[in-house]
Amino acid sequence: MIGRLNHVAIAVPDLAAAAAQYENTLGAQVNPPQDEPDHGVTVVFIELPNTKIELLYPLGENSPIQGFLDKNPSGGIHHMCFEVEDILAARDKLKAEGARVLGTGEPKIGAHGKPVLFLHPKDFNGCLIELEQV
Ligand SMILES: CC[C@H](C(=O)O)C(=O)SCCNC(=O)CCNC(=O)[C@H](O)C(C)(C)COP(=O)(O)OP(=O)(O)OC[C@H]1O[C@@H](n2cnc3c(N)ncnc32)[C@H](O)[C@@H]1OP(=O)(O)O
Ligand SMILES: [Co+2]
Repeated sequence: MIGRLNHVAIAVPDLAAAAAQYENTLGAQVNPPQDEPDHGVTVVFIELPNTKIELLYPLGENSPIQGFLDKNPSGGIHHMCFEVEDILAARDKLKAEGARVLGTGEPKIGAHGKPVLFLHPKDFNGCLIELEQV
């Protein structure tokens, strides 16, 4: 069911500093920040040859990553995103097997303009998983 690793997301306390570090210190191709108000984050995507890094910074009062940053003030790996061909079929299979799908259970449009869903970290060995339909 899950396919390619689309991105690994890192929540950061300083988005500009983290982006500059990937661009200047690590020599990566860094895209400009994009606000995602529907998700409560500002993101910066870093293109790698085999996947992407998604830098995350809270946007607005109710960001879902604020709690994570409060607990991890230096930042940390926040989630992994896997690609799926049919996000509704994936969701229904996962729910049937007892996994918790976060939010309303209906996909939202993510940063790449594709439907995304999130699975509770406690059901996947402490790893927050995002699914993106490609
Ligand atoms: C523009 C979209 C973009 C894209 O790629 O397209 C994105 O990726 S948007 C990314 C931001 N959106 C989300 O993360 C949505 C899904 N996340 C959530 O709903 C919450 O973050 C949630 C429910 C995972 C955690 O919320 P919160 O931290 O407020 O709840 P708790 O403090 O009760 O945490 C419960 C429990 O889980 C542990 N936790 C929290 N976040 C993570 C994490 N990222 N990875 C692993 N574990 C996590 C937290 O420590 C608590 O554990 P406990 O042992 O009970 O302390
Ligand atoms: Co993501």
